[in-house]
Amino acid sequence: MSDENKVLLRVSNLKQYFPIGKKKMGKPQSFVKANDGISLNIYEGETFGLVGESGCGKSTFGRTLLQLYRQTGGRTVYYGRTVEDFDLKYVEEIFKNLPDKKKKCEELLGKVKKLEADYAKMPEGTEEEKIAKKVAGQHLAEMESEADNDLLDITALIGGLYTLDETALAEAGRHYLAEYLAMKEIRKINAQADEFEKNGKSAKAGEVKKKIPELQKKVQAELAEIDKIRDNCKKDEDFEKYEVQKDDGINLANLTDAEMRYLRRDLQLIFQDPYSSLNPRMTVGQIIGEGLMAHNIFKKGDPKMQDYIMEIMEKCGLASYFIHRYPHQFSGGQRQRIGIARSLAVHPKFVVCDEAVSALDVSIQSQIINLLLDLKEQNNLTYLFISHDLSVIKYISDRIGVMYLGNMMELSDTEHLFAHPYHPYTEALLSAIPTTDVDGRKETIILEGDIPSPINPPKGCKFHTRCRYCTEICKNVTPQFEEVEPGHFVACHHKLGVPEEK
Ligand SMILES: Nc1ncnc2c1ncn2[C@@H]1O[C@H](COP(=O)(O)OP(=O)(O)OP(=O)(O)O)[C@@H](O)[C@H]1O
Repeated sequence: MSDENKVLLRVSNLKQYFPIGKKKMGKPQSFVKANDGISLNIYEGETFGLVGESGCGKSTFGRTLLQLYRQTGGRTVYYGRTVEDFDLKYVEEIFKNLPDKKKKCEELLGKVKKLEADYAKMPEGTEEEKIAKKVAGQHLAEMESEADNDLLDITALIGGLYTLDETALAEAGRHYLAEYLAMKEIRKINAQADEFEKNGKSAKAGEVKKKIPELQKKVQAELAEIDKIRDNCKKDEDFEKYEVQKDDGINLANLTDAEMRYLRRDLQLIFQDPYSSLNPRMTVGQIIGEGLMAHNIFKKGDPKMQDYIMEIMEKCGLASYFIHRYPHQFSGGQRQRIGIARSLAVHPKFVVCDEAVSALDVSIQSQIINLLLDLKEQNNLTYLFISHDLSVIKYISDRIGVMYLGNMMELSDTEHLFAHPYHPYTEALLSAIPTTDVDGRKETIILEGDIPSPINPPKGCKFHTRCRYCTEICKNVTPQFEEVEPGHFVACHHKLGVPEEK
């Protein structure tokens, strides 16, 4: 996937820490670090495969992206809609408190700068000093990334205006807020008018819409003021640096539960176990209809809903006359089709398929995979496909991410990952795929020991306790997730087949 492809989700430094154990002085004692700083882009129209052993954090990542678990840290920016399409509380908050927000951000960045200076002075003569410096560098990078996240939330909205002084920034904030509130009013009126139209009250709809032109004028006037301010501060040498960060994506991590519920229509999940996720007391029609009503696609009792449900069922390979049957009357494969129909009925843009075929027989697996691929083509979908089964992942994915103990170890397009794995963990996973090719058979690499606990993960590279290439640096320093070839990322000190720096 090249950069020309449109990014649908930009994930930076995503963390999901689950608190466990008794609280001490009001703070949880320890955390399961299920996702520990994951950064990646998911491009529109691709199938991104996520693979790794059980417990490495794949499901957590899928659910956190969808904010079914609210993320502990980092940003998840969604580009399927824009900040202008919605009333978003976090956007309003930033506009209301621009000078304050900038001040906090600058304080944090100041601390990072100071640490940077200390870091630069650290000696690195001996082997121990080198390692100590690398560890300090990591702490610094961590803080930098936190500070950048806060900064990006602001500059994504106001770009180069970030360079303004306190008074001017407060002034700009007032214009932004006024524009935002006028837009909010317009969206409210449009929603009311739609409701009237739906109920056949066109005259009433026309009546409420009369207020819109006045509000649009207000929006234009406020935007003109903002443009004037922007023109004035273009001379600032840092203007461009922040202006390029302007971005209309929505940071899902900042949304309220209600806002997220609204966006849920775009961002769906297909579960691992189709049986437990289907309510046994509801018919297929009711199961699919529930989501349609929850997202206001149909009103209860709308006669058109049944036709629509039957159409979706047929598309998902279920005879439409099954509409009144209950989940227990279906086979495993058919139940998975119901789960798929339920998710796709609301026209999502992005679907997380979490072990969607793992519970099925191999012959049924391929039918369901092919159904998912057909539906993706027809509906312009993007998938995050989670599986511990590399042969399934290889078949379905355009790109693959390999996870280990909460971190991304390697990421590349599918062909390249299989042709040239750089990470010893990927190498071991690939070597364990069953093959019928007797002559070309490679040695299976047995990973010694169990996966360490994510509560107390190993220092340095998390894989070092099971890695056959492990050296001293691996035990102390977390390797950076680096791009070794265009689009091929890996986090390892001893990348396979790459000559090492001395
Ligand atoms: N709600 C939770 N509270 C506490 N710990 C959790 C929670 N959910 C997951 N975990 C822990 O987080 C880690 C990652 O779990 P996750 O289910 O994401 O892994 P996985 O790779 O999807 O594994 P599997 O394939 O077995 O589902 C595990 O150690 C798990 O025990």
